[in-house]
Amino acid sequence: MAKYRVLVSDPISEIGVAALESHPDIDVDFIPDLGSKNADKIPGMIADYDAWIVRSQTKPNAELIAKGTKLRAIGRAGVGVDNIDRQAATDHGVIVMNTPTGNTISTAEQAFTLMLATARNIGPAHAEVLKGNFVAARKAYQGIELNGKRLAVLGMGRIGSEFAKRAQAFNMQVVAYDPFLTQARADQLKVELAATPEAALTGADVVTLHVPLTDETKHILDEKSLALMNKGALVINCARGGLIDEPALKAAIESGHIAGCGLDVFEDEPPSADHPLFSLGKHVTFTPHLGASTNEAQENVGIQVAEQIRDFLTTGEIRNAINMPSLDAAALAEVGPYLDLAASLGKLLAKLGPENPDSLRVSYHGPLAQKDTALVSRTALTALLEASRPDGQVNIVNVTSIAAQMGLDLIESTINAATEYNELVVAELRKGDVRYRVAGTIIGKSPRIVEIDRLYVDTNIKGHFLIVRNDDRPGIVGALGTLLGNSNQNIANLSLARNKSDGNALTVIEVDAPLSEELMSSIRATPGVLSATGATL
Ligand SMILES: NC(=O)C1=CN([C@@H]2O[C@H](COP(=O)(O)OP(=O)(O)OC[C@H]3O[C@@H](n4cnc5c(N)ncnc54)[C@H](O)[C@@H]3O)[C@@H](O)[C@H]2O)C=CC1
Ligand SMILES: O=C(O)CCC(=O)C(=O)O
Repeated sequence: MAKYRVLVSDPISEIGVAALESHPDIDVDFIPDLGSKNADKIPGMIADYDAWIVRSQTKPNAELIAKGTKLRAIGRAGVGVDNIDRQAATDHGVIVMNTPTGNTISTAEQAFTLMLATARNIGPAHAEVLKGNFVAARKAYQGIELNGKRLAVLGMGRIGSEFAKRAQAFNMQVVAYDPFLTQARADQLKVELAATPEAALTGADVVTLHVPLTDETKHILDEKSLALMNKGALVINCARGGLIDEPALKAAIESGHIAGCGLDVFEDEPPSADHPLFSLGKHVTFTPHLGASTNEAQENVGIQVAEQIRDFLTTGEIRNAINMPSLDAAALAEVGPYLDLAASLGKLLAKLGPENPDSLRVSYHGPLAQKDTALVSRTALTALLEASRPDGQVNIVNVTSIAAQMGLDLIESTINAATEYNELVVAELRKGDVRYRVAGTIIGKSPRIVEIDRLYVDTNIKGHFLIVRNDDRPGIVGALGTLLGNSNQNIANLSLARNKSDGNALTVIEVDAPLSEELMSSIRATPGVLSATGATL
């Protein structure tokens, strides 16, 4: 049996499915109509899968995600992830990935087609021709020219920018609103930058929507905003139905203020045949959420999502994650060796640092400071929290929200000051005025712990360790060796450090097996031993 099982519950490209199936560690169940026709079966199945691939028909909600006890990733073959309960996924430690670039052009072309078709009544006129009403339809369906008209683009991301380029070729005057659109980018795209959605809509002849559906963008087009547009304007929506207050749009069309609409998406999908907008006669074009439905887009997103899920399961590479930092192959190669080191530093702090800390600061020195270290810090935090939680409860996806619930801040800092090491990771736990720090580096290819509580040591990052604070005087290391020997504990490595200011020393002994509580008690009772901790890293 393969190591990983993947459920694909919506139709995706066969080439994508094949990319998953060809991996020897992956078994795929491809059930294209599960999400649309048999969603009631998903609760009974989802616990068997490590990853889940969907389009928009399947709705991975909080209940399904909670039932997916093995689930580590949900891949969306497409852009919009509003069908996935992202918070529930994050809380359960499930990565959500999308494929942001695969359907951009197809969707921009669909939206543009809707604008042209709506302006020229293509849909209604076509239906009349089929009914034999050629002559009557010729009189009825006078169109609207786009040349020189003012187009408002709400959402100037990938699709919005592609739409704008095409509109410029039609000599439309483009004004765009997007909170992330800078003046420099607007100049580059040769569009007018609007400071607010209202400013973009005021005096517009056409609006096209290309924003994600969020609490903020829901009903971005409502009675008030539609009223800002020019009389006879057109509304195009190839993003999400919930962006438009549909009854308000209907009223605006019926009043004649808005001439019509071209919609690929609806607030409730599939809409029923008696949807109020369907009874409007002219300048209306409706398509059944076809924005990404081209051979090219489906191949792109199907292959992308399959490869992302495959690589995540088999190599840990994270691409296009929307609920945690991504780490592609190049970045993984750069920081990968530091992940194990960070895990050991986190575990060590869990043993040696203060309980219920206020913050974990992870600092990066040297060239490492210039790299994408977000996942290294998360790994240290995960290892720290794992120590006090049962297996699997905390992972790199949910760790920051769990830490926030505990009132524990994760702070990352980069430090340019030179150290004796080329690169150094310092992890410091703080509670009030109490601080405890450990540090590590990579020497050659070997990760090493090089500092415990500001004393220099040199140990492996994995193994069983005895960490002792003792008086700095002869005989103590010998006594420890005798106690270990009497318990049949073989010493693999020994590292000593002394703190000249307080006359204490630190002794770190790596042994071959975990240290029993009985042995630890004897060690703590040894004269000259100030504290002793056993740690398995
Ligand atoms: N009909 C269909 O089949 C398809 C629909 N879509 C929809 O299109 C949307 C856009 O897709 P992309 O352009 O690829 O995404 P994108 O992420 O490249 O662009 C979205 C843009 O919206 C902007 N934005 C966010 N909040 C905003 C607000 N309140 N006002 C104005 N702009 C805001 C963002 O800054 C971003 O630049 C997706 O979220 C998805 O819902 C995408 C693909 C296919
Ligand atoms: O899967 C689909 O065809 C819908 C695409 C879509 O809406 C998206 O990518 O956001």
